[in-house]
Amino acid sequence: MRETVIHTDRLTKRFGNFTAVDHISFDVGRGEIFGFLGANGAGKTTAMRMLCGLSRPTEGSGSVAGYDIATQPEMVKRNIGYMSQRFSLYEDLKVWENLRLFGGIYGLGARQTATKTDEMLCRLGLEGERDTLVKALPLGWKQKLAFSVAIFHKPRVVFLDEPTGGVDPAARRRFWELIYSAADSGITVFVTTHYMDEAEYCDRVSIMVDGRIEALDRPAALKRQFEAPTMDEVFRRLARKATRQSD
Ligand SMILES: Nc1ncnc2c1ncn2[C@@H]1O[C@H](COP(=O)(O)OP(=O)(O)OP(=O)(O)O)[C@@H](O)[C@H]1O
Repeated sequence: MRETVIHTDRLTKRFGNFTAVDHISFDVGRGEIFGFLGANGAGKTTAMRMLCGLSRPTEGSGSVAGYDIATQPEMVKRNIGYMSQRFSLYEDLKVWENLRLFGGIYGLGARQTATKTDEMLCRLGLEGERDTLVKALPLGWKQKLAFSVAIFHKPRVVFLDEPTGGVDPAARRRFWELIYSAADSGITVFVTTHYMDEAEYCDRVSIMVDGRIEALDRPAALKRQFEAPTMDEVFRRLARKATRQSD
């Protein structure tokens, strides 16, 4: 049995008398790739914010990397990486300036940041783009760079909020090579996505409907359980039950 890195027990968030996340319980192991799916408004972002130590649970409990999300949020933040469409790289800085900035934020020294920058650009095939402004890079390259920055400090867990929005399946596939290699190195990957090809790539997938987890298993097991040929069909059958409107 692998070490548990994310644990939740009836984790709940209410805004007034509206329950955005409703008693969710699950465990994620070290090096596991865990897909966190749900229709718009299902409660994924709210749950992820609690797991990142950014929002206090109303009820229930959770731990990430061994730290309590309600009482030790600063320790949680120190042991995770985070990437989303909205927050990733500074567009008006050059590639190397972004890496220097994030190295500093993560507490790496100047020399270590310089060495890791060289290694990373080489691994991504971006050596020639060191002095390029991030805004001039193609979206797929930006996403790969943002992911590499999110794991720059070797966190125990990386949270990815729709990391590949707007790119084609081939670019998504290339992005996922980086996810696999991070997971192989022992980093736990917690990823939300609306792309069902990505759901197929996860070790396990949970599907949220109206704040609750309605299904959680390996993609192959979910397809058997719902007698559906694809994850797309599994998702549609569950999402059909949703009563909540998206924003
Ligand atoms: N601060 C808040 N105050 C009140 N309601 C909120 C707040 N944050 C989120 N909600 C509501 O909680 C529900 C869940 O929202 P959340 O953003 O977690 O969903 P999601 O699954 O991440 O959706 P999406 O895929 O669209 O990002 C929505 O109905 C949303 O309007």
